[in-house]
Amino acid sequence: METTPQLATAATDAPASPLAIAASGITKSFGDVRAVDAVDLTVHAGEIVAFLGPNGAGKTTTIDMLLGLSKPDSGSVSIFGRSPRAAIAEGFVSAVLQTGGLLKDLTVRETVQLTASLFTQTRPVDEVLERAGILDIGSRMVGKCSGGQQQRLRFAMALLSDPGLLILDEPTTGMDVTGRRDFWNAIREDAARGRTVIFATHYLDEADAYADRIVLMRHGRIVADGSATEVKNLASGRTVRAVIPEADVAALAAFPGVSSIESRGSATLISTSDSDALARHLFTRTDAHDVEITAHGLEDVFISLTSEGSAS
Ligand SMILES: Nc1ncnc2c1ncn2[C@@H]1O[C@H](COP(=O)(O)OP(=O)(O)OP(=O)(O)O)[C@@H](O)[C@H]1O
Repeated sequence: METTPQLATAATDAPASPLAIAASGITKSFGDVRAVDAVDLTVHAGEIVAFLGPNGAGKTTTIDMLLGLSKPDSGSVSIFGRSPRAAIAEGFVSAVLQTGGLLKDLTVRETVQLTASLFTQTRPVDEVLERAGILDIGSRMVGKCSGGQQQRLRFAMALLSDPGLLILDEPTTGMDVTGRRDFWNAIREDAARGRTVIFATHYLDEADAYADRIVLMRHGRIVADGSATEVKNLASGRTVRAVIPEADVAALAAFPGVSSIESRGSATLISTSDSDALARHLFTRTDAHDVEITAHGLEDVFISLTSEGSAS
């Protein structure tokens, strides 16, 4: 077996190479709960994809099926043109899960060496430590590592087979801000070489900052799929914030494009699909000052597409 067939294929032959993930109509139920409902998902080699969604949306169940840890009730999954199990057996896929698997009394380097000894062929230990950003703490005992360093250690172990696809399920839960940033910087730098990365997260800012593409799930279905900008654009309109002395709330509510008005201290927040017209009105017809216009963010989309009142 060659040392790096997976990544080389993914990085250099993207148009001709098979899709990293091709899932078609995958469905999984637990009793009466349909955890994943006819999901179609196509991921090209080299993409970094975030799975977002509230608790119970079906992210982990989907990931388990991609990893071959559970079988869909119906539908099919193919990873680099193979079944998930075959893809894992051949070293095409690695996972970084949230917990487990680390011995506290080994050093960081010993842990990676031990894992490497289980494979017939791997990338060099120093190389994966370096890519995970933990080469400098190779002699530290695992029990003395922070949560973020332990996650980077799991990342290093996952890199040993040089997988074309890396799957991470909520990898930064419980980490502090610096730990999360260091972890994602290591992932992004590594992914720049062409590795495909899929991660589930609850952190909207992580999806926004580190993913090329966001897949938003709700009740087992995909409700949005696109770049962060495309997904954010689903929450159309902007918020105009202004201090408006003696504001005529009824007149503002009737203004074309305005969908809601809210008071916040001395300021008024107005959601509108035509912020230019509203700002012009405020400046020319009222004594409004401190006017700010902001685009809706990922959080607005998340709430509008995943809250209970929204359409499935
Ligand atoms: N082994 C199981 N047995 C019974 N129900 C399950 C099982 N696994 C998942 N479920 C149910 O399937 C649905 C989807 O769960 P899943 O863990 O995939 O969601 P999630 O998006 O990963 O949620 P979270 O963000 O909380 O991790 C939930 O209603 C959950 O209770």
